Amino acid sequence: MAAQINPSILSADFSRLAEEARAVEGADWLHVDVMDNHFVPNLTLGVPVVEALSRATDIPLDCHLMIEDADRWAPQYVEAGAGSVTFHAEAAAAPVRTAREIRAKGARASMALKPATPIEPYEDLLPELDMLLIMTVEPGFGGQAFLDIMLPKIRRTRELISKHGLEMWLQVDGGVSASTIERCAEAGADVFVAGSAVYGTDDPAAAVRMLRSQATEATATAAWACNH
Ligand SMILES: O=C(CO)[C@H](O)[C@H](O)COP(=O)(O)O
Repeated sequence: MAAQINPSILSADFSRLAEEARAVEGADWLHVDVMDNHFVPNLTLGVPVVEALSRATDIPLDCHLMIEDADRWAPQYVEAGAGSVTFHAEAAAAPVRTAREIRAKGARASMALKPATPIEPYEDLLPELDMLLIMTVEPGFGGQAFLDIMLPKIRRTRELISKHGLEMWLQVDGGVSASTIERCAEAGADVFVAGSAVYGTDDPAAAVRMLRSQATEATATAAWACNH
């Protein structure tokens, strides 16, 4: 499968969100950063904006909830039109129940880990998930530098996915650009969130195509993909 590129609207012009969604035609998913100013020190958007975005674009919505009380809110984002809902392990009291509710409502269930949260305690939960998101910056803001100290965690997570024979996706988010995407792909990521590397360019759709081709090429020679 070709690498998937999910532009993050955190780096888009919020006064023209519908147009900005259309500007990345060809993207696999539109990554929607929901922040509540409690789980992270930033405030973005909520359910009504996700409902409006789902009417404005045919690109499926990949909602990343950087909010407290994720168990309560996650199902509401499926109802709002998200095709994939990611909650944070650090914000979910009942991650298995929440993942099952997301799936039961018809969306892909995903869980995110902040940089200091290890994957190992969550190994037994992986079959409950369609995607695992490894944050490669501290969540809260776009435009931060990629944390390459996360590469070993990406590798270990890919090994766990292979060990359990799972088809789940492995997403990375934060500082993903032309100069970091290949390292992420080689380590085992197959879904890439990119904010400034897409919306910070004159041609966001071309940036998506370029990043996808770089990541797909790096994956083709990666040991994890060759042994798959
Ligand atoms: O979740 C996020 C921040 O918490 C954003 O999706 C992420 O930072 C994207 O921006 P960039 O690609 O510019 O780093």
